[in-house]
Amino acid sequence: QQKAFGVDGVSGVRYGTVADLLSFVNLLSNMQTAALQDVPEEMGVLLNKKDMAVKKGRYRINMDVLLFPWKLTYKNYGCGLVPKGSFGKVHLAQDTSTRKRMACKLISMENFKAAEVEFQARFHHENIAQLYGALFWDQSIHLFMEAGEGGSVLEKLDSCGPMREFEIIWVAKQVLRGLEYLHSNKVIHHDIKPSNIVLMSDKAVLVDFGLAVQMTEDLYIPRDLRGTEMHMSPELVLCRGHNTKTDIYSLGTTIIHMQTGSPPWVRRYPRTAYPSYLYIIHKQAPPLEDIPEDCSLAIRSFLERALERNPTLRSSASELLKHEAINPPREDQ
Ligand SMILES: Nc1nnc(-c2c[nH]c3ncc(-c4c[nH]c5ccccc45)cc23)o1
Repeated sequence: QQKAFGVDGVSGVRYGTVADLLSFVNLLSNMQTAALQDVPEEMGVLLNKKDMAVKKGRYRINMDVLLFPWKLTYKNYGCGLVPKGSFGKVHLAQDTSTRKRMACKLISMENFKAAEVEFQARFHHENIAQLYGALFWDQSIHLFMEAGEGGSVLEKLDSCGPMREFEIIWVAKQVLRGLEYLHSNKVIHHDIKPSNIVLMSDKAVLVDFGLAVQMTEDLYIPRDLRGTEMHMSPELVLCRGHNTKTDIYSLGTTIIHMQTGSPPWVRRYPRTAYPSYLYIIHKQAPPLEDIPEDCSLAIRSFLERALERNPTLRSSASELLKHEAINPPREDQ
């Protein structure tokens, strides 16, 4: 194997460009599992020279970089938390030379899709978790990324309950900026929800591009149902083709989740009685009834625009960034 990898110039870990990283992950995803058995040492391409110290072509897991469960300040998980993404566990990682703290997502080869890396490698925005590098070791892909050490919005909701309106506005604004950027590149994230929004001291970023697609036409005809049921739009559930507006609907349901601590529908249709919500989402009007009474008129109007049933009439990320709810007049003005 070593020779085979050496022939393809993939042996060891090296710094490279986005193009090098993409060819590495494509080579990897095309390799037979057999060829990836007892690989003698880590292989990979790192983009982040500044924070990741490769030594003599090595970047050894638990030597040059340590992996830990996350320790959250506001929640004592006891042995630490290892949250699950759509296709992998996410650890805190720390480079032993530079001390840089990162997120490291471990994805098994059968769950690995080169497309997930492609989106995070090719698209750069402050509200999208930056990809620092990809490495193959011990039968898993290790994706090193920008770390949201404040945890995800879901952990915050589970620990601290419903969020206050100014916090919700702050998160919604960051998510809208990330979506405006993705949608301007015709990329649909497909899984906007509280667990895929992670918090840092000064911003919130979108994570988990495992379900993302880039549209080649104005309509994306799905082969499968992508996303998380509670946050799916009616047009996505119908499976007759959808576009980037589906992410806007999911932001709407995510805001209801942040306001109440629960996703829409579940309080009126308990999970015990409803194994699936697809029919409800298809048949019922958008879940405006799940908006709490004490919701401000501005946020309510924002949600009516984001949850509009007809995707053509539904507001875009750019339009919602101009909405008064996201730009509240400062009290002292
Ligand atoms: N599915 C997925 N794909 N990429 C990521 C990801 C990139 N950077 C990150 N930073 C933090 C967290 C995170 C999630 N829950 C947490 C709870 C406590 C602490 C941190 C977290 C996740 C990520 O997640």
